[in-house]
Amino acid sequence: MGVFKIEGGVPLKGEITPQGAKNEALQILCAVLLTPEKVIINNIPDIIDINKLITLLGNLGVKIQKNGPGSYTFQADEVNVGYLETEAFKKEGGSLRGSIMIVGPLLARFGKGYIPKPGGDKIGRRRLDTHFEGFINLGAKFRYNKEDHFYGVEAPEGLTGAAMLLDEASVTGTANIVMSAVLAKGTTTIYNAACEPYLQQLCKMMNAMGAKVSGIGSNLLTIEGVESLGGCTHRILPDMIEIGSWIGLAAMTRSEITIKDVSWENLGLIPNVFRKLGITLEKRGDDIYIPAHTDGYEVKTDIDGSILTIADAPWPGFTPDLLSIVLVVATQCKGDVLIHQKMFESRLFFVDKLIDMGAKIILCDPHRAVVIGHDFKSRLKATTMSSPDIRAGISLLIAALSAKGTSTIQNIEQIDRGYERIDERLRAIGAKIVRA
Ligand SMILES: CC(=O)N[C@H]1[C@@H](OP(=O)(O)OP(=O)(O)OC[C@H]2O[C@@H](n3ccc(=O)[nH]c3=O)[C@H](O)[C@@H]2O)O[C@H](CO)[C@@H](O)[C@@H]1O
Ligand SMILES: C=C(OP(=O)(O)O)C(=O)O
Repeated sequence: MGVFKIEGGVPLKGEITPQGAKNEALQILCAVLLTPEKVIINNIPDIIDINKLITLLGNLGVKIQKNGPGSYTFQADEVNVGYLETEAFKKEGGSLRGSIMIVGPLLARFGKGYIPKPGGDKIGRRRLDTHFEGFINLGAKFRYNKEDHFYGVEAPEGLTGAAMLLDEASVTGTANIVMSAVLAKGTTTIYNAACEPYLQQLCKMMNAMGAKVSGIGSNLLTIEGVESLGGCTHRILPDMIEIGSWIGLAAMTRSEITIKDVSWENLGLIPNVFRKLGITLEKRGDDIYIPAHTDGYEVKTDIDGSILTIADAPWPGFTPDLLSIVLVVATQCKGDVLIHQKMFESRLFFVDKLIDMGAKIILCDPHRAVVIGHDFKSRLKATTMSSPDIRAGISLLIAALSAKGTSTIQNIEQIDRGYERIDERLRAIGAKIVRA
């Protein structure tokens, strides 16, 4: 397993361009299974999770052509559905979270979809009930093999549109159900649908392929089923979680950084949450300019003076994927912040490492942590740590870049899962980081 060695405390300077969004790319790549025609996708990030999904599509018989950096053409005209029942698939399909979203398109187009229990971060309970209840509502038969955790849905006669109210606004669950409903007979309505930009992009892409999805961006999607879909060209948005990570990095290392082409209109509450922490962000065209915070950053309390709380919520609420980053940034703010991670049970335990580095954090329970900011009066100390999940990993990396001395981060595969050539890109703005 690889490690990063980081010499912290060096201010960075320059421009950084965000990669394409991991979580959007996972949905979009699964959608290529909906048509036998060619689909061109641009701005695909070169990261472990995405490359694994592309390999899986290839093993399913999808023809794949690389057109250039981040650009691929896919053609699913000779899909080998039999691959789903092989031992190789049981291993491969379970190695990432996003693979669950091949089920909806396969079910819609070929009448069956199988998947082993998917991987992804171990950040608490990650149920799949919403996905399968959705398929059952559309007329699919469900089976689950408890011994090898293998899920299956079948609908040899095809799917029929239905009205449904999701038990929770699951991101991948909504994507999976919409991808199956676009080829169902009749109309489907999905209420309590997730509506992240990832999903908005997926629905726009499917409409470009000939689907009829309306209500995009809201929590009520209406889908009129069509007979078949055609090809299209789609461009993936910049990764809003990576953008948030760069904002956090700039503030903690007191660096002057410009984040290029961020697609401001798709960032939702993200800029505001960082502003509440006292971070200055300037909108320059479609870039974010962050000046060097040489005098630190001071948190804004609520109107009545109570402690600032930053909590996650389904979109358009604040994404849970940025809370670990907000938490690390809060360790150097002037003031106190309560971080409330409502969705996941095991995403805050990494604070132990920050406490070892000298941060003042009280973990109240698995969901809540109070952070008492140092206002740069005391710097974090370098240490050796292991990355437990993708976002804790980048948060520890940010902490190491701001700390005094040389830190080591182990298990960096977790970071590489979602951040493209992170060491190279950091070195380009002056960071002292090596991969060993
Ligand atoms: C590949 C991918 O796209 N992964 C993202 C996706 O995962 P994923 O689609 O797996 O996550 P879900 O949206 O299904 O749910 C995430 C967690 O939040 C809980 N939950 C969800 C909705 C809700 O209204 N209330 C609630 O408590 C669920 O029970 C679960 O524990 O969405 C998560 C939530 O934004 C992100 O952290 C993941 O990065
Ligand atoms: C939790 C995440 O990813 P996954 O759902 O793939 O585990 C994430 O991107 O923060």
